[in-house]
Amino acid sequence: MAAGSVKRQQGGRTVKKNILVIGLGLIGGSLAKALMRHGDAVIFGYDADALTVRKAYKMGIIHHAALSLEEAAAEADFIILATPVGAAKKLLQQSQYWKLKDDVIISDTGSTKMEIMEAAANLKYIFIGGHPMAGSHKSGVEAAKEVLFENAFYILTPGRLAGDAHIEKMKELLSVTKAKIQVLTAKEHDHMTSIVSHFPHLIAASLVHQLDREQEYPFTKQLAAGGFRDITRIASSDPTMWRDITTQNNGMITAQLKLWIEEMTKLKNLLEVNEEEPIRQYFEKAKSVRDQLPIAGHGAMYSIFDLYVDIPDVPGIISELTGYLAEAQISIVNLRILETREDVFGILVISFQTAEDREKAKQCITERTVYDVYIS
Ligand SMILES: NC(=O)C1=CN([C@@H]2O[C@H](COP(=O)(O)OP(=O)(O)OC[C@H]3O[C@@H](n4cnc5c(N)ncnc54)[C@H](O)[C@@H]3O)[C@@H](O)[C@H]2O)C=CC1
Ligand SMILES: O=C(O)C(=O)Cc1ccc(O)cc1
Repeated sequence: MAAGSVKRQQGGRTVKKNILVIGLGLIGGSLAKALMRHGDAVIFGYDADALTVRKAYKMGIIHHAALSLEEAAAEADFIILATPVGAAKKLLQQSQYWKLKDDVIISDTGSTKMEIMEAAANLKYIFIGGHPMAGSHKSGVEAAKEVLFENAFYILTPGRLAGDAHIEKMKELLSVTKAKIQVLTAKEHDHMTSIVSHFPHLIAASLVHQLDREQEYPFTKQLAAGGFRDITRIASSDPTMWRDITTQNNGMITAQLKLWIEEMTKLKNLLEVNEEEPIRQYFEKAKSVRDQLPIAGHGAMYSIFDLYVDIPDVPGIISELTGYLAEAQISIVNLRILETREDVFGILVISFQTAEDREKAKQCITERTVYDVYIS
């Protein structure tokens, strides 16, 4: 499985592009898997963790395991850094000393863009920052999914040397992900993601800390169901990844924290006065803004398509349903049970990457079971 030589164009034959993915976790692995669909790409994978590279090769996510980073980089037409953003910055600094093809395009998948673009600013190569706006709280190559980026936004932040033709090349490469490509400046990106992704992560983590502080009734944790679990799911994400995001986009996130403190002060005043109508209006406004957000698949940042199934509380029910879906070759992104009282039916929420998969699953479950199936 050593890095092999790659076919190049000879007398009008198809050019195979060498793509080097550095960091083969959830995002790098998913990207490599999707890029495998690209008929003209040969995927090389590298990871600081040798076991991860071996797994990626065995899983068929990459064509070749790059044993030497610099050698694989020297042969690459595209290099994609999919490591945590702290490591990506260091790799960009190191890459100044690598001998690369003159027309190589370097990109990344990091959740932050301003510091990454700064680290790439002095490179003599084309750099186009990237951020696929889809993922999960899981990490590692085992969680990689070919369809992870379908219908999600994929932000590109072109560097100083990147012209329209380079951006088009990058878009062409990424077209296999079926993501919606959007070009932004790094500042626009970091501002927007601080609001809809980075700061919400801190809120989720802080809610979990608040629960952990509860001493009086230890049973409280057992009651942490439905809403609490939904709102704090992302607190289960990789701490190193979020450390790096928080330190790199620190200014924007701190600005959001200040606004949050203002919002909480407003809320505190509202609660101290404790009048019914202003409190109702506070929830009314939030509901109206939330209900008008673009729906998944039509402009939302993360496209997850949920299907609800009313199931009885009997052993084996979940494996029965997932078995039907597996037989029909429908991929599931996530499964959870909306916790209800033990004596009533539960609601199984099955998440899919695409609306088509959800529709197929709805038909499959309706045909094969007597359970009620509905969307939202
Ligand atoms: N997890 C998510 O939902 C999303 C993450 N991102 C961004 O994508 C990047 C990767 O995230 P994940 O795939 O979730 O992380 P991950 O933890 O699943 O994978 C990261 C991989 O990078 C490897 N790595 C770390 N340092 C390295 C180095 N110096 N050289 C080579 N390999 C190295 C690790 O061994 C690991 O296999 C991060 O920058 C993150 O901010 C972007 C969108 C969504
Ligand atoms: O799991 C979720 O809902 C996420 O928010 C995943 C995620 C994490 C980091 C990103 O930069 C983009 C998406």
